[in-house]
Formats: sequence, C-alpha cells, structure tokens
Amino acid sequence: MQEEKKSLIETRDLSIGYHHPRHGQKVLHSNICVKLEAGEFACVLGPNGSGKSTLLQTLCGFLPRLSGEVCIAGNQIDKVSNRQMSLLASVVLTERVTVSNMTVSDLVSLGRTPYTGFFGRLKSRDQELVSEAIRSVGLEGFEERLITNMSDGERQKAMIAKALVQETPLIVLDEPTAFLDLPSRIEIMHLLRKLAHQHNKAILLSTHDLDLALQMADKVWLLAEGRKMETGTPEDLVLTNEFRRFFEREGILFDNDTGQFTVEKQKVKTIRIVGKGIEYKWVSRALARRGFAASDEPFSGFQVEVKSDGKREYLLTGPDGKIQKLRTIEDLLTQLEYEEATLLTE
Ligand SMILES: Nc1ncnc2c1ncn2[C@@H]1O[C@H](COP(=O)(O)OP(=O)(O)OP(=O)(O)O)[C@@H](O)[C@H]1O
Repeated sequence: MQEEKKSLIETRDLSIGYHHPRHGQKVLHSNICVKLEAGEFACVLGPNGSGKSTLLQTLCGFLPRLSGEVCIAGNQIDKVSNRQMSLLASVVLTERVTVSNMTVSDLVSLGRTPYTGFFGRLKSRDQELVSEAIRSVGLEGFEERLITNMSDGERQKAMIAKALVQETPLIVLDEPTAFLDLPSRIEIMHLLRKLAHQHNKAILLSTHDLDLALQMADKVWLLAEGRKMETGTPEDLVLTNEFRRFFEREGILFDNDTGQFTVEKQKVKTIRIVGKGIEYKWVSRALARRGFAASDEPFSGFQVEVKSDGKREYLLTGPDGKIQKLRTIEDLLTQLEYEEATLLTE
C-alpha cells in the first residue's frame, strides 16, 4: 500500500480576493481545492493580474481569505501562531529589501531567527547553514556586500538563501526568477526542485517562465481571470489543451508538440529548403520568422540550398531559375525580400 504523503498546504472551497471599503468584495477566484505535498515542486502560472500573488499571500496568511479553509501541515491557518508558521513555512515575496547597512550574511542569518530568537547569537551550525545557503545560490564571495549595493538578481538570490536557512518543510516564493538572467533562472529552478526531491520539501512558486515550469515542475497550478483554477502535471495540462486555453491569445499560439509559444504568421508562404544539420535548422527558423514554411516538395517558387560543409553558403534560386550565392542569413533574408518585391512589381 502506498504511504500517504504529508500535505503541507491544503485548501477547501477557498475564495481569494480583496475587500474594498467602498466597492465591497472583489472575488478573484473561488472554490479553490488544492493540495501541495511534501517532496512536490509546484509552479503557479497565469497571465499578469490573474491572481498568483494574491493566492500565494493568502495561502501563507499574509492576506485574509474571503471564505473557505487553508490548512498548513494539517493545521487550520488561523490556529497556527506566528512562531509555528516561521518553523513551517519560509516565504519569499517580490517586494524589495530596503534595509540599509545590512550585508548578505546579515540578511541570510535572519532566516535562522525562528531558532535563535531575534537577538540570538548564531551557533556554529547556524553559521555553516548560512555559508552553505549563500554558496548554493551562487553568492559565494558576496557575504560582506551590502544588500543595497547589489543588483536585483543578486538580492533575489540572497532572499532565496534566507528562505533556505530557515529549514522549513514548506517554501513559498513569489516570482523568484523575475530579475534573474536565463542561466541563473535555470540554476535556481534546479536548486528548488532538488530541495523538493532530495530533502522532501514542498515548494510552491509563481513564475512567468512557462517553458522552465513545463520542464521542471511536478505539478502546475493554472490561474486565469474568469476561469476555474486547473492543476495537474504539466504534461496532462498540455494534452488536455489547458495550456492552450489559459495562455493562447490573438496572434500567439501554444504548440502542444514543442511546448512553446509561437507568433502566429499572418500569411504562410512556402519555400523549398534543401540541406541538413544545424545550419538547416537556423535557416528554417529565420525563414519561418519571415512567414515562410519549409517544404520538401519540388517547387516552382523560391528554393534555398544550405551547404552543410562548414562553409556557410546559401544558394537562393528564384522562380526564374537564377541562382545567387549568399554568405549570411541576413544577406539571404534581404535578397529574398528584394526578389519577392521585384516579383510583385513585375
Ligand atoms: N490590494 C489590492 N486591492 C485590490 N485589488 C488588488 C490588490 N492587489 C492586487 N489587486 C488586483 O488583483 C488582481 C490580481 O493581482 P495579483 O497581483 O495577484 O496578480 P498576479 O497574477 O500576481 O499578477 P503579475 O503576474 O502581474 O504579478 C489584479 O487585478 C490586481 O489589480
């Protein structure tokens, strides 16, 4: 029999939103029934303004829920004291840290407060954890740097390190990758997933990195205005077309095959592309951007032959059979545009 997994977050008929003094209640989402278990790495995805931050803040008790229940590690959230909460959940929100005169080490050490008390001294194990966390987010060497003198991305990494040293079974992060460059985004997502899988933590984060979430999340929670929240493995949500329904909009298509978004072409023209290998792939991509779909059929229109002998040579054949040799993709696109325009004016 399968062992029942421990739920770190569980909601029943939860409604989230805001109370407005004059306009009454603004309900963003209702009837939310979700579960986040130990060892699970889950990503909340949704367009801007869909309610991701509101949901995360409500789950952590930073915002009051409108109705329904939120349980943290099996306890109703109203009955969890602040101290208990600090031992159960570490939370990284998006607001900037503005404390002056605080170094990276000072900030990360604050994550140990639930164990040491606010004025408590760090023991050697606390110090070790702080150093380890700083290392794991790639900030080694930044220990004595003032937080105010760091880039947004570096500061974000320090906040994640602070959450790590808190050693809680649940970590909630609102857009932790927002200010990071692509390698750092991948690194942080890997690190968080590893923590979930190897240290049995429940990790919930919101992100706009759809492709990274598709590749890495165990579960995805999809939010969009006016829609019922959907949850599941990324693959199920792709195969049931939920990703499409949540994210496609005019001019933007979600390709279920590749899991990527593409810009809808206004007009698809075909072009024969001959060749193979990486050069072929990038030429096809550049031509697709200009509205050309590759075709293998013998064709009476334009043809591009891609030499794959490392010489970087593109042979463009026009409908009249004239062949032109081009050295770069930029030249190829310019020539093709010129030839097309000439054809139209003839
Ligand atoms: N304090 C507030 N009072 C009233 N409405 C609010 C408040 N904060 C946010 N909202 C509204 O609630 C909706 C959801 O906002 P939220 O910040 O949760 O979205 P989000 O999905 O996190 O957006 P983003 O991806 O842009 O960060 C938005 O329409 C927003 O304007």
